[in-house]
Order: sequence, then C-alpha cells, then structure tokens
Amino acid sequence: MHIVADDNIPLLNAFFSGHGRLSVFPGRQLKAVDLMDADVLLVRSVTWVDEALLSGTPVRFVGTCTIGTDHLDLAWLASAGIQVASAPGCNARGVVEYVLSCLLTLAERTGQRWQERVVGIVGVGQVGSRLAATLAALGVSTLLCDPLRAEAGEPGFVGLEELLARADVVSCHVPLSASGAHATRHLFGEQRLQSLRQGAWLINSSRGPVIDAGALEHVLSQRNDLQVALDVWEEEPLVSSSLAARCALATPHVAGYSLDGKLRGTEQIYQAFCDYLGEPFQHQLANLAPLTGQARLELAASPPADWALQKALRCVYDVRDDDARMRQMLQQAQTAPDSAAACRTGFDRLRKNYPLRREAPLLSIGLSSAASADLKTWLQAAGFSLD
Ligand SMILES: NC(=O)c1ccc[n+]([C@@H]2O[C@H](COP(=O)([O-])OP(=O)(O)OC[C@H]3O[C@@H](n4cnc5c(N)ncnc54)[C@H](O)[C@@H]3O)[C@@H](O)[C@H]2O)c1
Ligand SMILES: O=C(O)[C@H](O)[C@H](O)COP(=O)(O)O
Repeated sequence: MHIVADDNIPLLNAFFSGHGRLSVFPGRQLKAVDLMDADVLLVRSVTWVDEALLSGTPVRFVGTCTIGTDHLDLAWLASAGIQVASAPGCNARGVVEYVLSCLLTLAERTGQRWQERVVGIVGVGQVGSRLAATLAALGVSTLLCDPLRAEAGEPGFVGLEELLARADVVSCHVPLSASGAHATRHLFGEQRLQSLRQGAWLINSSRGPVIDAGALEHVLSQRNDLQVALDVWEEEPLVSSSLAARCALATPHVAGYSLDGKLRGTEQIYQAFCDYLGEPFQHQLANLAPLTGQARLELAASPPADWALQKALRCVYDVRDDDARMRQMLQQAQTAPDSAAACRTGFDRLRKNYPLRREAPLLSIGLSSAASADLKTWLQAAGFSLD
C-alpha cells in the first residue's frame, strides 16, 4: 500500500509505516501527480481535497488529522466512493486554552475582570461545549448560540442577535459552511459587527471567512472600543497587515496547536484507517507520545485564587508569545520585495516551527493544604493535575 501524507503530521511513521510505503509532501504543494499510485491520502487543513486532486488516482481513503473539514469536497468524495475520516475534538482543549489566554490578556490590558464578563459562544460543538463547561466551572456566565442544536429540540440556546445584544465577549466556534440555512461564511458582516456591545471582545478561532474581513476592518476603523482577537484569517496564509494592526491579538491559526492535539489527530485517523481495513489497532498514543514538555508549578501556601489560576494558565499557553511572533513576521514581510509572498511563507513557517506546547493536564501543580477550595475547584475546572 502507498500512503501519501502531509509532512506536518506527527508520529506518521510510528502509526502508519507498518501498513506500507510512506511518502510525505508539504501539504499546500500536494498535486494529483504525487498521487498517481497512492491508495491512501493523509492531510491536515491546508490541502484542498477534491475531484481535481483525486480523480484518476487510486486513492480510496482520505484522512484529515484535523477537526475542520472545509478543505474536503465531501459531496464529491462521497459520490466517488472514497472513504473519509476526520478527527473530531482532537485539538479542542488547545482551543479552549487559547480562548482562556485571550480572556486573561484582554482583561489585563483593559483593566477589567474577565470572570465578570458574559461570554457568548457561537457554535457549541466539540470546542464550544468544552469552553462553555470550563467557563461555567470557573463561575463565568455564558450565552450559547447553536441553531442546529436548538432546532433539534435541545434547550438552553439563544439566537445570534440576542447573543450579540447581551454578550460582553463573543467567541466563535462554528464550522465554515458556504450554503444551507445556517451557512457560516460571513456570518459576521458589517451589521452584526456593528451590533457588538460597547467595549465588546470578539474572538475568532474557527475559520477566517466566518468574519467578513473587509467589514471588520471598516468597523474597527470607526470603533476603537472593541477588542478583537483573530487566530484565523479570511485569506490565510495571506494576512491583511492593516487588519492585524487593528486587532488586539493576531496569531497564525495556532489556537489548537498543542502537541497533544496534533498527536490525538494522528491517532484518531490511524484508528479510522484500521477500522476501514477491518484490522485491530496495533498502536496506542499512550505508548508513543513523547515525554517532553511536562512541567510542574509549585504554588505558595495560600495564593490569591485569581493570581494562581492566571499563573497556571500562562504556564501552559500564553497567546502574547504567538501574537509577538506573528507581528514580527508581518513587519518583516512588509519590507520584503514581494510582501504578500513573504507573508504567506512567514505564516506557514510560524506554524511549521511551532514551539513545543503541552496541554493543562501535563502541568502538575503543587498546592499546600492551605490553598482555598475555590482555587482547587478552578484549577481542576481548567484541567490541571493537582497534588
Ligand atoms: N484555530 C484552530 O486552531 C482550530 C482548531 C480546531 C477547530 N477549529 C475550527 O473550529 C470549528 C469548530 O470546531 P468544533 O470541533 O467545535 O466543531 P463541531 O462540528 O464539533 O461544532 C460546531 C458547532 O457549530 C454549530 N453550528 C453550525 N452552524 C452554525 C451557525 N450558523 N451558528 C451557530 N452554530 C452553528 C454546529 O451545530 C456544531 O454544534 C471547526 O470546524 C474548525 O474549523 C479551529
Ligand atoms: O481544524 C483544525 O483541527 C484546526 O484548524 C487545525 O489546528 C489546523 O491545523 P493545520 O491542519 O492547518 O495544521
């Protein structure tokens, strides 16, 4: 069997080499000619998988080691009888940690308490529901908008216009869809962006085209009360430097880029592949995951709960670091002879050379018996291991 894969997929050899020959390519550069004798294609989110790429190739199984599937032409793949698998929820925890880091940072910069802001979550699936549960456990009020779940009869959801009218923070976790009653392309256009509350924070870590970038830039040119954190960009890997300059936080599509999230993505696709072949799993992530990046944080006898939670969250992920690297890249791209090309390359380089980032359960926290019950509850809600 010949397996062709994106070279950004970790543990590829460990999981797949027993199944045949492996060839790797940079995901954005993969072409039909590379697949002429391939049986299996393994991608991440940057390879557009459609008829143009696959027709005329022997590929029968496509796996994307990502949550999002908007880069796959699912209708054509189904009509061609090609088996497709994605990795639901694989990096959801990383995204939650990104959102928490945005909240801490924006609170610090605006002098507000993030715990007292009402957080509106748009799209309450794998990521949105984990975020909602974490915030609720931290005592934060949330508003949830998911018309598909509401239409299925589930209680507890509000409409988008009501959410925009009531939420101090809007965090977006919808899939990108271009058609249908609840299409999300340009879900946030000029009118909805203008309807954000005075002083609102808007966080988008879903897909760039969910927000109309032109409209956002226009709204931000008129309203300096808003704080916007963008992890995803309408034309990425090309980023509008003028829009980034108006954003409070700008990162290169790395919200879910924990090593753990990427590894789970590979494992989930390996398992789907074994199921497709009708074979048992030979490998388990628990036996293969690298033992790097674990850390320990010792907290003083009875630290203030707010301070300790912030310290622990920042030990696992600090969005300010990604923001700084992105702004440096954009600044350098501006001075390059072809700044658009330099931006595209720089954006992908930041993602390819992403620093080691482990998730909250990999940080163990030493707490004394004098630590408050609130602090223990909060740290556990955020996923930390306590002892
Ligand atoms: N930036 C990153 O690193 C990163 C990481 C993971 C996922 N993502 C993106 O986030 C998206 C969401 O991830 P997920 O795992 O929660 O997906 P999911 O499919 O589990 O959940 C999406 C939810 O959005 C809801 N939804 C669909 N259309 C909607 C609309 N118009 N309004 C409100 N809700 C709507 C769905 O009903 C569903 O419950 C992914 O599709 C992916 O594009 C980005
Ligand atoms: O959909 C996802 O899972 C995320 O957007 C994922 O982090 C994208 O990472 P990439 O495939 O671009 O490496």
